[in-house]
Amino acid sequence: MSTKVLIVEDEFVVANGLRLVLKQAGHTVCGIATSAEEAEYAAEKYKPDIVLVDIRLNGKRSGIDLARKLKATDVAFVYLSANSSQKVLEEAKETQPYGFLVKPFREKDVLVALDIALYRHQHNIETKLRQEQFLKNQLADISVEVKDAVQGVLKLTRLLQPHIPNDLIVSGRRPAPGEICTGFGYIRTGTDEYEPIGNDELTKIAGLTPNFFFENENLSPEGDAFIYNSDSPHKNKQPNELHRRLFDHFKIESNLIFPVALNNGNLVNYFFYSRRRGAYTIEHIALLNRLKIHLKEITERLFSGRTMLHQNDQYQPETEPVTANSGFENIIGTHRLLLAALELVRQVAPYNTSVLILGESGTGKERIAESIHLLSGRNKGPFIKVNCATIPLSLVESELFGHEKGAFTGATEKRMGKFERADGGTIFLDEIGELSTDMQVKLLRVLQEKEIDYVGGTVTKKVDVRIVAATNRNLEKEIAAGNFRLDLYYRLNIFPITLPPLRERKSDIPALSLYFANKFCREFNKEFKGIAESMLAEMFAYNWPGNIRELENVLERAVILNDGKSELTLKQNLNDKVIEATQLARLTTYEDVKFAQQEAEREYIISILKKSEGRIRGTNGAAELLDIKPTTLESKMARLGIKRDDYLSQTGHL
Ligand SMILES: Nc1ncnc2c1ncn2[C@@H]1O[C@H](COP(=O)(O)OP(=O)(O)OP(=O)(O)O)[C@@H](O)[C@H]1O
Repeated sequence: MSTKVLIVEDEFVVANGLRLVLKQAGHTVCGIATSAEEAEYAAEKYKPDIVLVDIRLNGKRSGIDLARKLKATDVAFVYLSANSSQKVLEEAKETQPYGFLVKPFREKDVLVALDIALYRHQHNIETKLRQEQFLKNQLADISVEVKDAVQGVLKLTRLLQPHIPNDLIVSGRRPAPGEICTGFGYIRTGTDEYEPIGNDELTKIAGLTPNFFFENENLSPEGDAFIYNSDSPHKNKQPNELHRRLFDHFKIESNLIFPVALNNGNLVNYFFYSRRRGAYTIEHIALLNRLKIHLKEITERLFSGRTMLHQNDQYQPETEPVTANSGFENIIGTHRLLLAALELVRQVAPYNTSVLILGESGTGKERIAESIHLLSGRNKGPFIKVNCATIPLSLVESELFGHEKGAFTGATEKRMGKFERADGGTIFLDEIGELSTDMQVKLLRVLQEKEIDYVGGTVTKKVDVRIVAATNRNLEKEIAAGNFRLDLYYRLNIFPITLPPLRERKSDIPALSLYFANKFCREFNKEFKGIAESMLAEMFAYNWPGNIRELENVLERAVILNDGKSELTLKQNLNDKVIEATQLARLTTYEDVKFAQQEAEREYIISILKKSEGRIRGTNGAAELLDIKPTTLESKMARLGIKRDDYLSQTGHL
């Protein structure tokens, strides 16, 4: 399909090179702009399908400024960059581009990036439409079922959170002259946890006198929706006194105000506050405008007539706890990058859409996959995990799809594959980047046809399985290198969720450390006396290449080597984690021995896997040699972090 491309690049040679590559591939270059201003004009005039934007541009405005504009009008863009600094790249990433092309470009990379960007953009639009419809249906449900404003605003808050992220939401009816202003809302205290905050608390927090609301009629602005960002103060509209104080108290950086006019002439304002700079954009206002009919219906019910909140209304705890069963119970952390990923999980979970979880090793991809399953309508069905890196290549097909008796040597009986086991539930394909290209073709067929073929069989079986895949590889690079199929990538990458590495969410280190410390103290039956400041400080300074799994291991060691009478301290140098022989010699308690055993067990299993040439199942497979069930061996391997690479390099021919 020919695509209309706008190139925004001030170096003529680069721009012309791109133009030739694109033309040869059958695309139409609708213009070459050399500044942000020219690009805006050309985008408006030619309506390109995609814009290739150089990050550094001639003129006052950079490519990133232009990208923000393109994003607000839903135009797909890919960055072109040379040697940009980390800071610039971080800033560029915030605009959520559909791709990055680093100069000098290879022709193949340009075309693959373009293809992927267009596909993602199209899917984004479809997903957004579906989500919006879903949201409208849920809002309609609230307006029918909700009985009082306190409960109603909580439901509304939860529903809107994925779409208009906020740390504090306040709703308030604009008072008539001389009337009191009633405001109340919810402050977010966890992933899906909120605490109510009423008029009294709001005044107390803001350090205001109770009469403040009487004396200041103009607390709730009248008129249009309005965005305030701390880094781009609006010249005409400054936040009023109450807002300024709330900003200070809650460390708020952005605020969005959305008014809803009621039939009786009253005006109710919804105030969204975020601790993130520039959290709100005109896209949020556009969404609220599209939802306005539904919001008005709910607001009519909540803020007029009998359900209206009065000055003396007290917050009555809900009969259902405020912390709902969120599906994220075992996910620790409140960093905004993690919360953003969890919001995506919540959005996609109800659909059958395939999800691709991206992130470095140990960032929690498996946990996220479990949450998707738990939050979906399939949660009564099975959740089957497959680690594509630990299954010997020769057995991948039968592991996934099953085999008939006698299909190959060692197939002594018919065996069901993981896909069939996952029927009615979810299959989690971890390390999908490790699948051979042959297997990728077979997986594609399951995705497209929803049916499987047993190895050695003739009958095709229908399966109803949702696929969640994960990888720590850069699949786009793998595609360009010919290792991963573009069509499979398209199918899997319908809804990508990227998990941040621990070094980018260090504020979660204390909470995670406490969680693991408590867990291991319980497990080893030791008393928990806290974590030493020095240990926390070192953990903050460290880069965490192994992410949360590595943090978990560090805490396990600290607990094992702790006497149960003092604070946990680091028992290793984080930059050199190999335990010295002298340290091992000091392991004298039962737990110390257990720890040493674990290390030994890992080594032993790896040696057996080498002996079985990587085979887990069947005659002379590692499970048989160890005299344990293959599934037990697989879970041991996962627990001990044994990957195919650990025994592959030695056996050579696997
Ligand atoms: N947010 C979290 N809160 C608590 N524990 C977590 C969190 N994220 C991950 N963990 C724990 O960290 C360890 C690693 O997580 P997980 O196995 O899900 O990572 P992964 O990204 O799938 O790793 P790999 O790429 O190596 O398969 C697990 O023990 C998991 O329970």
